Amino acid sequence: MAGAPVPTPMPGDDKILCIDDLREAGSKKLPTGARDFFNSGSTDQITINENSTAYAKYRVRPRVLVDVSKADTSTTCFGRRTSFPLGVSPAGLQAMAHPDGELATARACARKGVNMAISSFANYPIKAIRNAALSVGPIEHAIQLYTFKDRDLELRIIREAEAQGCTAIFLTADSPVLGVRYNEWRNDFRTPDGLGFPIMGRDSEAIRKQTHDDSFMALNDDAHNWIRDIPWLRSVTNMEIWIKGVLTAEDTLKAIEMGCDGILVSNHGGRQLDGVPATIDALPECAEAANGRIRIHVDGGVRSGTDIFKAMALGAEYVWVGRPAIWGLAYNGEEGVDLMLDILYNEFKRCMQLTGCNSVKDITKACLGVVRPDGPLARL
Ligand SMILES: Cc1cc2nc3c(=O)[nH]c(=O)nc-3n(C[C@H](O)[C@H](O)[C@H](O)COP(=O)(O)O)c2cc1C
Ligand SMILES: O=C(O)C(=O)c1ccccc1
Repeated sequence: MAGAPVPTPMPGDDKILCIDDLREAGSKKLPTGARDFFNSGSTDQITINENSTAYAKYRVRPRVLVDVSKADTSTTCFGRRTSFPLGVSPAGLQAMAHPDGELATARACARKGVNMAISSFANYPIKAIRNAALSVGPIEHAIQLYTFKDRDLELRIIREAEAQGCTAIFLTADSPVLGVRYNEWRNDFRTPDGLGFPIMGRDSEAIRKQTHDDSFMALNDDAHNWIRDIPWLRSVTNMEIWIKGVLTAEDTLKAIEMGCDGILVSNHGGRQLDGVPATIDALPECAEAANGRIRIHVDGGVRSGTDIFKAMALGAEYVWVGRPAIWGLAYNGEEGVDLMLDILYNEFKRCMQLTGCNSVKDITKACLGVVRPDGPLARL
């Protein structure tokens, strides 16, 4: 991404200057069932809310009078240089936000030079998503997998992802069953007519007809485990293997022991078990346990460039966002996702410059402090 694009207001609409504006404008365009499905967390909404608010306890410690005229926001993810340390997390059903769904997200990510993960429950095939992105620019894709009962289905998805040039697997490990989602029950949420799940192949139509909960339970295997699943994945593919949904030092060590390539510290955007910690609060213990032996990414509640900066200072190499892309799609399709990425890029770059960081390597623990009641800022 050249220069720092200042987000421009879209014609005929309110000014969209930050992710909160985008959330509001995008959400307004959605019917209740879709809006609640996208925006809600599970049970009491504690974790989803804390994912964002937990960032506020950290303060940035800026270094002044540093020449930041050539600050470089770029970094590497899955072996490719990206414009800044941000990717779009796997989220299913993007065509419910905008008819172009994952195709629009893919084009926007490629245009803005960031990576993307494809949900197993995408509404477009892997090939179409890859091609849409590659028609715009270079990009790396991760394919997200659940632990399906049907190993042949899992393998078919893996083979297709390989054939289309995906680089990594995100194995979603936080979902042996679905979280308790009152919104879906209250609204009797169903996949809208006309939307399919082509990556899921012959299961697509059955999924569409059932509730989210029923189809998830029918497909997913709650007996999955480290010992059986990771060696199996390793034996069938050369793609990188990342565990999505790690929140503890113990599981970080397990991922290292099993030879995984990385972990994505995630609580599924607060949609699985409510009451688990905010990801920014789980990240330090994972980073400490890893001690540089495994790569660490994070998602959940990231809503500003300064949030990305804080996550990196606390030990993440790369940061992912889920709902901000959905809100961009709902607001204005591909252009809405472009706008979301522009906002976060611009804020992140300015945060680096205003703290005296010239490269992402300069973003360290020393850049943050934490506010304690009635005390001075505490160093980390
Ligand atoms: C509507 C929606 C659908 C999602 N679908 C999936 C999915 O299919 N697979 C998965 O691993 N995570 C899924 N997630 C979780 C995201 O990958 C990601 O962890 C989460 O959205 C990050 O939090 P954020 O939305 O606050 O950025 C979904 C999240 C949302 C909001
Ligand atoms: O709702 C989710 O969080 C999720 O993971 C999902 C799974 C299947 C289809 C759509 C979303």
